[in-house]
Amino acid sequence: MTGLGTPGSPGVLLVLDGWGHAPPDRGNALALARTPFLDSIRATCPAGLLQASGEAVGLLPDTVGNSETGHLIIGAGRALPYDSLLVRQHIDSGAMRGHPRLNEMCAAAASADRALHLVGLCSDGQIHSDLNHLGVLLATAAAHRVPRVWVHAITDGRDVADGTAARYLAQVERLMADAGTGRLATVIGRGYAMDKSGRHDLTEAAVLAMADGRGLLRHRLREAAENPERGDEWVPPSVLAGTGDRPAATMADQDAVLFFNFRSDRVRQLVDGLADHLERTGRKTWLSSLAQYDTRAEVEPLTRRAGASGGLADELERARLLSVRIAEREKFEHVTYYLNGRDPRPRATEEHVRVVADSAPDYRRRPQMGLAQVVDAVCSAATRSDVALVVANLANIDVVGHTGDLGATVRAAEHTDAAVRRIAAVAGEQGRWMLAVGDHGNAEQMLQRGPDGAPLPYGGHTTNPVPVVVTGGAEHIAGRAMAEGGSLADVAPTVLKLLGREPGPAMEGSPLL
Ligand SMILES: O=C(O)[C@@H](CO)OP(=O)(O)O
Ligand SMILES: [Mn+2]
Ligand SMILES: [Mn+2]
Repeated sequence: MTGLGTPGSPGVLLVLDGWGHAPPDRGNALALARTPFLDSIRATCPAGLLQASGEAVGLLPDTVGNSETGHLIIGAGRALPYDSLLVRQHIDSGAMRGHPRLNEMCAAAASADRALHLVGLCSDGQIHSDLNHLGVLLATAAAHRVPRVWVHAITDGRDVADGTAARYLAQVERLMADAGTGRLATVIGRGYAMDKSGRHDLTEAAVLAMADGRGLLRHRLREAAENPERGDEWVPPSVLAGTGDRPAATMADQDAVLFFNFRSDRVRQLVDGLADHLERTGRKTWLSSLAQYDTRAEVEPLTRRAGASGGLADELERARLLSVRIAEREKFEHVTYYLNGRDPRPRATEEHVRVVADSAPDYRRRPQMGLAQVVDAVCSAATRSDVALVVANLANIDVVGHTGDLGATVRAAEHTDAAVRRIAAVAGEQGRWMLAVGDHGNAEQMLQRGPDGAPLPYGGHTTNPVPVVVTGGAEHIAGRAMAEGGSLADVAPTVLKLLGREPGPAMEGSPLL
């Protein structure tokens, strides 16, 4: 890239996905792993812990962090109210119950004797959805006497402990009983309904179950979630049996469909797939969602997302500083789209490198994933004098952490330690500083107490703080202590300062050094 501004001092920003901090214990994969390099830099270089969950990053209090929020806030340099918080505020203020679009959909369904379909992840994991948001939707439908209200329940096992799906379905049934309306139409694992890896065959299976009732017919649908063979995440698409062994519910022309996940990335394939299928089969339906989606299909959101401009991407563009963004496919959107504040606009000051590991790995057997390719790409960008900032996400710790397999996650952490060592060495040779930070916790807590107090495997996120550490760069940094009590909102101001720039005017975080 020619004509770009010369950086104050170039650097590398590494997001170690799922890298949280907790005291050593038998469920802390990061403490059990041999990570001599990460241990040494955290002991000898400016280092600290940052808040990456709850209100500090724009989430509801005591809510675990997540990759979207983590990268949004790292990029924005300020806490932004996340979609889950905006939906909760809308419900608590009464605005959701009185929402014109929600009432219009319900009134239309009632007057035309049509059905309302409520589709979403049924747990209280608060990363993609919150089951408790269903209550106001059911109450509004009941108030309008919508003749048929169907709930298409997606089972979790990833944001919450596995083996809990039946418990959450019982909660759905209580919500429907309280509202006096609603019946379960389908029960489908999130592995099918919320795939985002391009496995359209999985999406299709979910679409056909929800739209056409094609799936495992069950007279008692909750059974589908009781001890599923492959866990809650992989409950096979199951549909409620009606009379004569036909499905009780299908989606008909003029029905209304409302998606209650507030996070877009894992419902995008489902929504677009369903919209295409309904259109192809001549069914015109109302499509709406609790929060704004990034879908191809026109889906009317009941709440709009907060703006996130003025972040790191805008400041780098303003200073004409080139950044190279690198990640495996699982986290590529995070170091580009989310870090840029959900702004898809291509920029001359950015190059994007999407690494696709050579096979669809069973992460437990390949805890290193495509790390070697990511490290190669980071090191090659770091040797370029026109690159002010290399930004990379090392996905292993989180992606393998989600398997709930402690041993595999220990190995993922050890691979990540070696990767960071190599990147820091090349950065040092090139006179670059390196800032490594987690985006939320995961691997530091791989066990969770079950209802009977016994430890259960847990692959979800945590509310723990995340480590941050800076190596190399100008002498004055090496000896500096890092400010205490920071959050992810302080990362962008710190990066800009290390690059020799002031924090952006829209940023509310402050440099940690
Ligand atoms: O996999 C996902 O979609 C979520 C967990 O549900 O994790 P992350 O926020 O790290 O993407
Ligand atoms: Mn993450
Ligand atoms: Mn995750």
